[in-house]
Amino acid sequence: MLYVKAPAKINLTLDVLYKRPDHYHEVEMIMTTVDLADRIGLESRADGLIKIVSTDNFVPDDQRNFAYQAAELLKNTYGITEGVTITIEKQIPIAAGLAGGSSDAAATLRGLNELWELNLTLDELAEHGAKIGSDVSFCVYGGTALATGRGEKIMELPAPPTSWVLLAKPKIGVSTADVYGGLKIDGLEHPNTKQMITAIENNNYDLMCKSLGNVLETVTFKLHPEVVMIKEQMHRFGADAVLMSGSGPTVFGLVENEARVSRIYNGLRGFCEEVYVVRMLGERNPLA
Ligand SMILES: C[C@](O)(CO)[C@H](O)COP(=O)(O)OP(=O)(O)OC[C@H]1O[C@@H](n2ccc(N)nc2=O)[C@H](O)[C@@H]1O
Ligand SMILES: Nc1ncnc2c1ncn2[C@@H]1O[C@H](COP(=O)(O)OP(=O)(O)OP(=O)(O)O)[C@@H](O)[C@H]1O
Repeated sequence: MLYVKAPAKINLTLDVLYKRPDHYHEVEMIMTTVDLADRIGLESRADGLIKIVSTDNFVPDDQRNFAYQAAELLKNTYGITEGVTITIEKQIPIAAGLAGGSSDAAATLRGLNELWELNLTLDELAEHGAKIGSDVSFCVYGGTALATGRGEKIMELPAPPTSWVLLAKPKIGVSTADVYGGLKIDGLEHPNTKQMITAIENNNYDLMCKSLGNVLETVTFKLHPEVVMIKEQMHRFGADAVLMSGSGPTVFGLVENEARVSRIYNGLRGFCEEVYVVRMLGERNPLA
């Protein structure tokens, strides 16, 4: 069995520029991976089938699974006759804004590249990833990047200033399509993406905190007021800066002072079941 890590991502910035004729939105966002990860196991099978086995009953076990789609894509493109059993040990909450499904697909692409000896580069795997979902290309590389286009054009950035990251996931799932669908672009307060890049390049923690921004908050906050409440609580308990990740509902807080992390964690656990303390990974994913 070949094991591959599939880390979650958070969006340090998420800006939408305009709606495109293909119904996607042109975005500009800075993403980074954190050390909350699913574990993907890949085992070759002689019958040519793709099978999904998961520890989580909410993970689809058929074509709807992004990891299945990744395996099918490589199998069809490169005429692979053998099959694969994909085991998904789920740690990343589902429909949370943390790109769990996208990262599973990306890890499957990286792992099958090894298992099926395809010798594809990360760039080639990322190109395949974009056919599965907008976040999959970024997840193939991991690390930190500026993503443009519909999210599939990736420009690598250095690791952000180190800090603790608290993730709090309210007990609701959010549909990314619904959130983009509800977005009113006129009058949006856009995050300063350039300033965030400067903060990262100069390892400036305070400027990174000041530059966080996500235009999708406007939509998700209206749909789910509990997300606003969690954001306020995280501020109140002492996080340096707080933002919703992706289309939500997960909220993350940046905390520089280690002594403060457990205080915020314990405070949040009082009214939110799913709270995680993680670090940004900084580094890009190994090929597999
Ligand atoms: C919110 C983010 O997670 C931020 O990283 C991404 O922008 C969404 O990435 P994703 O979940 O991989 O999205 P996809 O699976 O490609 O698309 C789901 C749906 O979201 C909407 N969508 C997605 C990406 C984009 N740039 N514009 C969109 O309008 C579309 O309605 C699309 O049908
Ligand atoms: N491997 C997978 N793990 C989890 N969900 C999956 C997977 N494959 C497909 N899905 C489907 O994808 C949907 C979105 O789940 P996912 O956890 O990827 O959302 P997300 O973290 O909000 O993604 P993003 O941040 O990329 O928008 C779920 O409703 C689920 O049915």
